[in-house]
Amino acid sequence: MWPFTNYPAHKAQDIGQLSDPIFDFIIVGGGTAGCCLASRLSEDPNVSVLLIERGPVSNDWQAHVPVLSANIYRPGAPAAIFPMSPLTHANDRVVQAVIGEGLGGGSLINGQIYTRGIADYNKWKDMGRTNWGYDALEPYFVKSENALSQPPSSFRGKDGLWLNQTFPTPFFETQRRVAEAAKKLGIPHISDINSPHAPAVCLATVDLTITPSAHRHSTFEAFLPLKVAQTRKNLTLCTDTLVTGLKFSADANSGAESLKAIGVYFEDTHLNNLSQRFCASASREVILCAGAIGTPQILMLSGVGPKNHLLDLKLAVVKDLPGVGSYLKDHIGIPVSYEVPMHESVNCLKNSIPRALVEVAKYLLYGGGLLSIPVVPSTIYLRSSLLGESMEITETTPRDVDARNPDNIPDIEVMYFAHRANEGEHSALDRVGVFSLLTVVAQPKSFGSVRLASPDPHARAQIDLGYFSNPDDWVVARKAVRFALRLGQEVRTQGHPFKDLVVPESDDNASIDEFIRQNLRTTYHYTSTCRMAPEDDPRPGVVDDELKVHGINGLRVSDCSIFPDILSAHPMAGAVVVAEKCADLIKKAHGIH
Ligand SMILES: Cc1cc2nc3c(=O)[nH]c(=O)nc-3n(C[C@H](O)[C@H](O)[C@H](O)COP(=O)(O)OP(=O)(O)OC[C@H]3O[C@@H](n4cnc5c(N)ncnc54)[C@H](O)[C@@H]3O)c2cc1C
Repeated sequence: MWPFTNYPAHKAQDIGQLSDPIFDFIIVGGGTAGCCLASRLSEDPNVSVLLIERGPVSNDWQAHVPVLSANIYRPGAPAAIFPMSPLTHANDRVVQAVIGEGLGGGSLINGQIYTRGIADYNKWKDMGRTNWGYDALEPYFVKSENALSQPPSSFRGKDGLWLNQTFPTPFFETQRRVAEAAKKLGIPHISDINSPHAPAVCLATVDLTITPSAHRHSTFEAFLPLKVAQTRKNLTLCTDTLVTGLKFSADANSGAESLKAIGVYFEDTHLNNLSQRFCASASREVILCAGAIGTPQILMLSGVGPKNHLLDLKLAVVKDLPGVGSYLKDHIGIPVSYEVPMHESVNCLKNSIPRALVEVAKYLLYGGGLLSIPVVPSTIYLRSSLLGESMEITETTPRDVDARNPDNIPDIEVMYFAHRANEGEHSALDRVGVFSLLTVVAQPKSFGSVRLASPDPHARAQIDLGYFSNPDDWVVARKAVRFALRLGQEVRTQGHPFKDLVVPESDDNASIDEFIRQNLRTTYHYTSTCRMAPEDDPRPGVVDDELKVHGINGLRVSDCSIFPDILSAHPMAGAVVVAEKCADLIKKAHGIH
């Protein structure tokens, strides 16, 4: 499909001006999960599917080059970047939300890390979510992927549409040194981080959604390639189109029993003109795949959400669902950075024109070199309770590291990569060689919320990440930072140049806490804002175990918002598995093949 092809996507007016725009299914949000779901539902030519996406078809040459497409600040990047609420437990700092907007959603701009999480789903099962344990989901992981680097096995797919591969040979000597240091601290190296048989504490070069020719493989390219878009007459794709609300068959006074979603209202994303607001009908179901920020926003705009919040905004309450937008989770990221020689850092691309030209040539000639490298090639997972005083892993038994056991879910991740890891478009750190260890609180107890800033559907939602609203997270965060510092110390002990750049002033708790407050950042892993849980759960749920919205017929949610709790893993693979499973649930319910 690349480059310069005419991808057949319609605009809002094309659909809105049809005499009777009616489809069997309407999918709202063509992101990571939405592209997969649209592809699966439209496999049956007798089923008509409309997919509406707020962003564009983003298909320029940079969108395909791993290191460039992950630059969310490049001109034309399909990304929305906007400020979130001040973090009350972190000096009222304002950090920016980043969301992928375009066909492919987050998978267009993300770090391409494909991690499943194993015990996380067993935790969901223990929470009472029937058929959502790892064993029930494994077939969907296998179905969706083609794991190019992994040997054939019952748990890795070889025939799926979505490609991933791993890059086991380090691009930089520093990577190799950090891996050595981790081994010294008791972290075993493994070859497949997505194996259910791998230990829960480990270091691995991660699988990345990259093709053999070193192109990003977003879910847009995997599930809705040009051929599918051109040949499936039953699939209508509509981009640059904002869904502004849901249409129900009964109004707020008709009683919840008869409430059914029967369509969506939409308009051109770039207009805000009521006379250009259209409606399309769904004869079977509407499925929300607008992500952990977009999905609760659409529900609340439609009168489905916490009653008092809706009334404050003078919105008619269609269904009081207090869980909508209420339990936002995100991994808390805390970067630690070191100065390394320039040639050991991706920053050499920005600081040396000859080197940049050489790397462009390598990429064009054989798909290699720095442009082909993943943002994060390797990662470490561990559990804070296994760290001793000296920040080394204490002796473990096989039971302690059984990856299937929910008691063993890692609560710390340390990603390492050859550039800075703190936020922002420009930084003095870009002018020197930088290597970073991005420490992550992988099982935060803190949660925040997504609320409407205004009843205007074009306005960005108000996002409160709620970091450290649960003080237990400080204990894990401190250990994560101390572990990273110990790694750094170990690398220096090996005689490798590794100069402190972004590190705490000293090792006491007060210094580390202040360092965390000043440097913490989002990892963009927003989940759990429309949790799959009963309506009367202590943390009230929004959808049932078949992803149907409580109390509303004909409406499901299928994206990261339904996660009952955040995974310790990166969420993109989980989003696709939710979509794969949702497609099966829908096909079964409607007798579709
Ligand atoms: C910079 C960045 C790096 C990341 N790195 C990784 C990584 O390496 N590995 C990983 O696993 N995860 C990563 N993530 C997270 C991951 O990409 C997301 O968790 C995942 O893509 C979310 O999938 P989703 O389907 O739930 O939502 P999305 O992919 O966000 O899709 C939602 C879609 O809905 C559309 N939408 C929203 N509102 C509306 C509306 N009103 N009308 C119409 N359309 C609408 C949006 O435009 C979007 O395309 C990263 C995210 C970012 C932003």
